[in-house]
Amino acid sequence: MTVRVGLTGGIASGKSTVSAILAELGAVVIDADLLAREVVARGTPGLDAVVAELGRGVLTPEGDLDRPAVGALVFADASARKRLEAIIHPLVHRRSAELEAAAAPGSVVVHDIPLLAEVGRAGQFDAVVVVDVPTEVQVARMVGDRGSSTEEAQSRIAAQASREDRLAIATHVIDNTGSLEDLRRRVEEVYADLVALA
Ligand SMILES: CC(C)(COP(=O)(O)OP(=O)(O)OC[C@H]1O[C@@H](n2cnc3c(N)ncnc32)[C@H](O)[C@@H]1O)[C@@H](O)C(=O)NCCC(=O)NCCS
Ligand SMILES: Nc1ncnc2c1ncn2[C@@H]1O[C@H](COP(=O)(O)OP(=O)(O)OP(=O)(O)O)[C@@H](O)[C@H]1O
Repeated sequence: MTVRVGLTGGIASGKSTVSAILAELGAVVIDADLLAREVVARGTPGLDAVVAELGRGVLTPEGDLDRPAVGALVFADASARKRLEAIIHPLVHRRSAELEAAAAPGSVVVHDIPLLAEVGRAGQFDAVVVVDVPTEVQVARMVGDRGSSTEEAQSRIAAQASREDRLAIATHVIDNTGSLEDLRRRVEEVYADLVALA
């Protein structure tokens, strides 16, 4: 049986780092952020729909989605964010279902979904893994590792579910306040549990 796992966590909590370790251990990882880029790549119907909704101002001169400009717009305006999500989320959902259907039987399929708590889909998974850090650590990693401003970091965090809301859907919690070595050890433990669900 395929084991279906939802993986979530706040921005810069360490989801991609956890996904990379899980992939090394043998999981099939489906990354919603990556799919959310693919479905609005240049020339796609998804990008046409975003332009129809938010205007041509969301395009770079080359015709790509201007991600920094759209980020500045939607993390300051919840209604624009909902309209963007209403276009992108169904396209991501469809594509992730196709990728899951292509996974070998018996695989541990991990869906890395930043907004899993927000969209209320936790019940569809056999296990939900939440990568957990306090807000101060999220801000420090966004500012220190990615060059975001504190304001940008806080506006994205404010657009997401609370730490408590995410912990409420978890079957497995990965505390990522320690070192990368600590993280790897904990991910190995969790992966052993997930494999045992097969
Ligand atoms: C606004 C956009 C263009 C900004 O692009 P940018 O390259 O700066 O960020 P990226 O896509 O790499 O996302 C980084 C992180 O931002 C956070 N984030 C992204 N979208 C959202 C959202 N709608 N609400 C809350 N947080 C979000 C997530 O933690 C995500 O991991 C982009 O995030 C987007 O298209 N968002 C809407 C689609 C969406 O909801 N994606 C989330 C997963 S499906
Ligand atoms: N235990 C750790 N110690 C120090 N730095 C870490 C640790 N875990 C992750 N990081 C760093 O924190 C940053 C955020 O991690 P990562 O990209 O995995 O988070 P994410 O949850 O996938 O982010 P996003 O929500 O933007 O997709 C990265 O620069 C990563 O290298």
